[in-house]
Amino acid sequence: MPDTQTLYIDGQWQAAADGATREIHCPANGELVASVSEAGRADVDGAVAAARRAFDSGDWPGTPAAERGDVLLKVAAGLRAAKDEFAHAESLDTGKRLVESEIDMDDIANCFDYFGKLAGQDAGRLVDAGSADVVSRIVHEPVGVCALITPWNYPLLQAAWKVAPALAAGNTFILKPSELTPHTAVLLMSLLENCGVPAGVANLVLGAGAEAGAPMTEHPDVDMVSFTGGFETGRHISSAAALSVKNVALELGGKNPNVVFADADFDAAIDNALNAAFVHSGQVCSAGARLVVEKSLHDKFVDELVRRAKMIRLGGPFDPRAETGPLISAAHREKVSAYVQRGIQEGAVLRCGGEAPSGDLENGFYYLPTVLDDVKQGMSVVVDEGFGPVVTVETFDDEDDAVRIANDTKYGLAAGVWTQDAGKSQRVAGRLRHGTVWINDFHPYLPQAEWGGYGQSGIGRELGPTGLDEYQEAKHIYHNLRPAVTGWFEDGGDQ
Ligand SMILES: NC(=O)c1ccc[n+]([C@@H]2O[C@H](COP(=O)([O-])OP(=O)(O)OC[C@H]3O[C@@H](n4cnc5c(N)ncnc54)[C@H](O)[C@@H]3O)[C@@H](O)[C@H]2O)c1
Ligand SMILES: C[N+](C)(C)CC=O
Repeated sequence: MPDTQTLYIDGQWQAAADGATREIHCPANGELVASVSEAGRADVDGAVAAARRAFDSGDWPGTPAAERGDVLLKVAAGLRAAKDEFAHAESLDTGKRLVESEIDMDDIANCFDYFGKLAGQDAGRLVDAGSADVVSRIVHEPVGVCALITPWNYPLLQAAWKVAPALAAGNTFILKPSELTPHTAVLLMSLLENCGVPAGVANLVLGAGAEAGAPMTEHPDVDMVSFTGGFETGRHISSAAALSVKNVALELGGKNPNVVFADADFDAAIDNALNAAFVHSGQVCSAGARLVVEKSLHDKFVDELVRRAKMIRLGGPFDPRAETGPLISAAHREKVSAYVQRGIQEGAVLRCGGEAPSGDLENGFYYLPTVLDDVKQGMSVVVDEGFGPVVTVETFDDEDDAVRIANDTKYGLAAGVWTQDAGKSQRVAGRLRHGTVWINDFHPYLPQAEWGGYGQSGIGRELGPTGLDEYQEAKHIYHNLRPAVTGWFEDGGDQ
């Protein structure tokens, strides 16, 4: 496949209608990775038309669900077989350490397996209509043409969480990955084609949000938009999709509290607080970017956190000594830097980091792991998502105080609770207004467990049975076995 024929529309690899391309550079060193096609409205129109035709023909939606599931199982096997190629491509685009991309590929294959097995298990539901003369049942049907729009931080994983259930449920789709990280989406389309997904069912457009994303969200022939990305973009997409009353699923940002009680296992809590905040340089929606620590433990815990944060080795995706990598772009590093500076101006105490590293990493977009201590609720670094290697530190007095602080956010994506008191951990978990709560852990997610946010972290859930429901309509079929005259209206004969 030539580099620039990277749009996949109606089963054909093609260049953008106007010939536009974009260069992809590795964030770790700025080197050119490749040049790919950059779609515009005409390409989106073509992709939506193909997806519409494929859906309306009824072939894919009418394929027995278990057969669609078998295709997904083949995709999972194909991903495992080509794991090295996929992981390498993901690391070049994102700058993420190879080992992290490899873990992502395992998670992605597991996601296809999960939805492959779930497809075909649903026989609908019989409803008791209260009469022996009526058969009343609920059947689930695909929503139709889905626009799937995804971010750059976990490019293929976030796409898989949409593509796998959309296909399992019998939809057709147009995927638009982030313009910064297109490669694994191209590889996935090729794999879908090889695994027997028919032409027009899976379509790929690459390109920027305004030029390639927005036309999808406004298009009258799109039935559903599933979006993962930032809050502001989500709000914009939600209003655009509302004009034609599309189904909308939103997976947005987070500002996630990691609550550490004084009776926590100290070593495990420290290690996981580092992991929560600094893995993938904090470019994780569920990053534990708000450390909320019991007052009596603060000094010991934060001193150790800072000592360990200073030791984190930064490096490129293929540097075996690197423990975390660069930020996605120069522009994003500028944003993170301004965020930290604003926090300091508002009174946060900089304990470490707060700048780019000097020396041999200067061609990449690195930023040092940063700890901002003594922050207060209401400061911008506590309220807003930073999406960089930055953790803020707040303290609490008791259980009620911990819950109050942890819930004091417009978001509600994820939270961690560290304590050796099982009762306390369950009480606190029950009171936290967040879509995922980890007790004595941070970050794991499972394909069989729902993922999503409370509050402004989004609408709907991915993964788990609800992750399939998002891509289905529920239809009620009511069958009267003994048709009869109702008598509501008089039969006036010839009058
Ligand atoms: N909740 C989750 O599960 C989850 C997972 C990963 C990332 N995120 C969030 O994603 C954000 C980071 O990703 P990002 O910077 O790529 O987000 P972003 O909102 O800038 O972009 C996401 C996608 O939307 C597209 N887009 C931009 N403007 C658009 C428009 N007007 N219409 C249609 N599409 C448009 C982009 O091209 C990209 O494909 C963070 O806020 C992070 O928390 C959330
Ligand atoms: C959903 N997750 C944790 C895989 C990626 C968030 O950015």
